[in-house]
Amino acid sequence: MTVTVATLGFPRIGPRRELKTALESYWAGKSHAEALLGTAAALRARAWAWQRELGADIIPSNDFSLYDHVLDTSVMLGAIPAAYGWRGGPVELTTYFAMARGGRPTAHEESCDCGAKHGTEGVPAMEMTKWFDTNYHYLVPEFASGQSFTLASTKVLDEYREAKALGIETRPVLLGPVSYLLLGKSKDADFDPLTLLPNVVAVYAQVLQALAAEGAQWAQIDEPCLVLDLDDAARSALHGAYAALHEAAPGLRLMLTTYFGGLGENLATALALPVQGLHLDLVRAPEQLGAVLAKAPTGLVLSLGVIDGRNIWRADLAALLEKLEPLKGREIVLAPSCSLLHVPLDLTRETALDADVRSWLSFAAQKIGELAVLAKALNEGREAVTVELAASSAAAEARRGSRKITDPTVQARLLAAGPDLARRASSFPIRQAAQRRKLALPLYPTTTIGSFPQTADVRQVRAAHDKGELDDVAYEAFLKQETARAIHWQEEAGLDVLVHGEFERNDMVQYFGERLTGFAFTKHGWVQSYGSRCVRPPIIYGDVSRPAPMTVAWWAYAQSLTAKPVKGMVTGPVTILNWSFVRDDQPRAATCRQIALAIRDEVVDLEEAGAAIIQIDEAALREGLPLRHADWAAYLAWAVECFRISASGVRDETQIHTHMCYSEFNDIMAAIGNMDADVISIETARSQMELLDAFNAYRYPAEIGPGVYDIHSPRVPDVAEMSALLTAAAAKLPAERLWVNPDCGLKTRGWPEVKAAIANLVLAAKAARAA
Ligand SMILES: CN1c2c(nc(N)[nH]c2=O)NC[C@@H]1CNc1ccc(C(=O)N[C@@H](CCC(=O)N[C@@H](CCC(=O)N[C@@H](CCC(=O)O)C(=O)O)C(=O)O)C(=O)O)cc1
Ligand SMILES: N[C@@H](CCS)C(=O)O
Ligand SMILES: [Zn+2]
Repeated sequence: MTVTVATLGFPRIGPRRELKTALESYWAGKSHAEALLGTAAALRARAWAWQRELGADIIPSNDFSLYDHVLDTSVMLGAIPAAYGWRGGPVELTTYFAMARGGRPTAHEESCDCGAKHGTEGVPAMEMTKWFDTNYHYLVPEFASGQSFTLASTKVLDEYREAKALGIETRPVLLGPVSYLLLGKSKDADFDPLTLLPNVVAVYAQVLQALAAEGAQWAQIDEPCLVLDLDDAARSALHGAYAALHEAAPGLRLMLTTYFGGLGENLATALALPVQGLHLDLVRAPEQLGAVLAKAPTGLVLSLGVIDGRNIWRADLAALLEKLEPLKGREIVLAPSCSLLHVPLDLTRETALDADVRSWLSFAAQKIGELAVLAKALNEGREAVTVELAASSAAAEARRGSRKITDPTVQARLLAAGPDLARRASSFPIRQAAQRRKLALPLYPTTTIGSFPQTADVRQVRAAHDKGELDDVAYEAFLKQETARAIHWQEEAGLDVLVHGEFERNDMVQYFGERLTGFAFTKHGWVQSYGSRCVRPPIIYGDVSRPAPMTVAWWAYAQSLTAKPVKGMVTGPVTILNWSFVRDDQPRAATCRQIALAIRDEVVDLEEAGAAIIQIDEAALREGLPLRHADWAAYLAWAVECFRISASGVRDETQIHTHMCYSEFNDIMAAIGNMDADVISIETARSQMELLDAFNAYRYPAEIGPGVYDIHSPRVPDVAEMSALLTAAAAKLPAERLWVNPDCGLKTRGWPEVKAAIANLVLAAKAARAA
């Protein structure tokens, strides 16, 4: 039986972030929809052809999206909230982007005086949240009881036909109906989204029938919910949904795709579904293969996710073959563990990387190549790929033995570290008294979260510096000018605790990684975070240490310009870890402890330089939670310990802030309390301070800055709105423990909005003090 190679999804943004450029140009009214759609079609064509050239036999379609594939699924199902004014028929691009980004006037509308009421202007975007435990964000489907669904987009079919017209037979990808519903939310309390399943499945049935009629042999149907803790209702929903889909399109074979973990106790459910193929993530859960082989019905095609779709390490192909060769004779497909959306596109462009490190890596394109080698070895024997296998083994061997990955000093320091390293000298009440004496801040102190707008100007100057077109002196002078402006403006605005603005940072993780040993960086290794926004996650390949202070000079410069306290600003160890590609040759906790020590050194240096307040951002601590509850305690134990290591080197009177911008804290309140920060700023503006109930219920002792300005929207909240939020907060917590701040950093906003919103925020704080 021939072993084939499949991909489950390919990066969408393009080798030169062509999609980002096209989207942002269209949004700015600088180009028409045709140009955007043309770029999108060219990117799809390139991706299909490229995957084929690289050796993929089964190539996905409908994995592309102009913004987000969960949003595309909502659009396919006509699940478009009433606010967006859709009245049936094809969904316009303006409606689609209004759902994604909030309603804005189009270029035409901005300049027109026709007096017509413009559809979505001013309507907020749909909620966005993290896609499982990745740094990709999806738009949360919004449901109401009794909601109806209708086939509102032919995208799946269109893209299947588009590929076919280019001579490429694809396997269309759909997010499965049960995962789709479980990823959504309803404003109605106690609403169960699975009650909508029959209506949703009816639309899926239409889509599958249409694909079958068009000639599709297979469809890939993603049910990542199968790797979560599911209750009986969800399992029974899966049975019902797939029975109905099989009945509707019996001729179309379904590859049920699971990823980001193992099936665990959901295995029996998955194996009982009337599907013809099952994809397993054998990188995160290699142990499940034995059970699946033992229990899978004959004839079920197994798709084995053996190449890591979530990380960038080159595989040891000979070692993988040891495991795969015994499966010869069974119908198997080899695939990455999940969609390649989460890794950069192509390593060959990274010519500036250290040659050794580069030889240990594999990006999306190289991963398909690795799968092709494995398939060839299984189909034709190892001798057919001797050279490739030897190169893979040599790289694995070189990485294991490399002196670049070990630093005995770091390892010795960690071994010597006792429990005191993760403990502040005194308890919170003693620290709080010392900090109050030192800082003498007013009631309801005002501050911001750290970054100010990363304007096109700032990015272009940095790009010029990176390319060598601007020397260090000129670049530093520019950054100083921006910082000074920000400090003077904050003083005028009347903020109590200032920030330097983070103008020198390309990204809150990348900036630190670039200054730590054991990290490598790509030039083009962009990974989509949401919509047109991308990040270049650092690669942690070796032991981590901090050769020199990373932020002290910028803090000191900012503080030299004002008598008000300027917060020292660092990214926390868990966030650096969770937003990087992490070495896979030691436990993540061990790598995180090394980063924690490096950040601790920075925090101590900031204190020594005179910083009275230091913020350690842990935006990604919550999202790093394992997908299964059973694994939470172990993760939280080391994650909290690492934060505490980074924060505990300072004196009582030095105030440690932390910031977390995702609001689902209810189930990890104990861990948040154990972080033992003096002040925490959190996202709450959109949930009307509901979150504070969880802090109260847990008896959280320290100070809290519940965000009163939702920075994810360009809208400027007025004083009354922020005052109402503060009043709501003060009804839940004593005023002496409240801070007044936005939800998150202001890097994605423009200066006019920021200035107007912060002026209102200061007025709201003053009104609260007076009250
Ligand atoms: C808080 N968030 C973050 C996450 N992950 C991170 N690693 N960092 C985060 O801040 N995850 C959760 C959220 C996600 N939110 C965002 C928000 C905004 C962005 C974003 O704006 N990304 C930028 C790229 C940022 C960056 O690396 N900038 C560099 C390079 C800038 C650049 O593109 N330069 C151009 C040339 C300059 C020009 O002409 O404009 C080039 O290199 O070609 C920098 O500023 O130096 C984006 O553009 O997408 C991401 C996640
Ligand atoms: N200090 C960072 C935190 C973002 S989560 C910022 O302000 O952008
Ligand atoms: Zn934030």
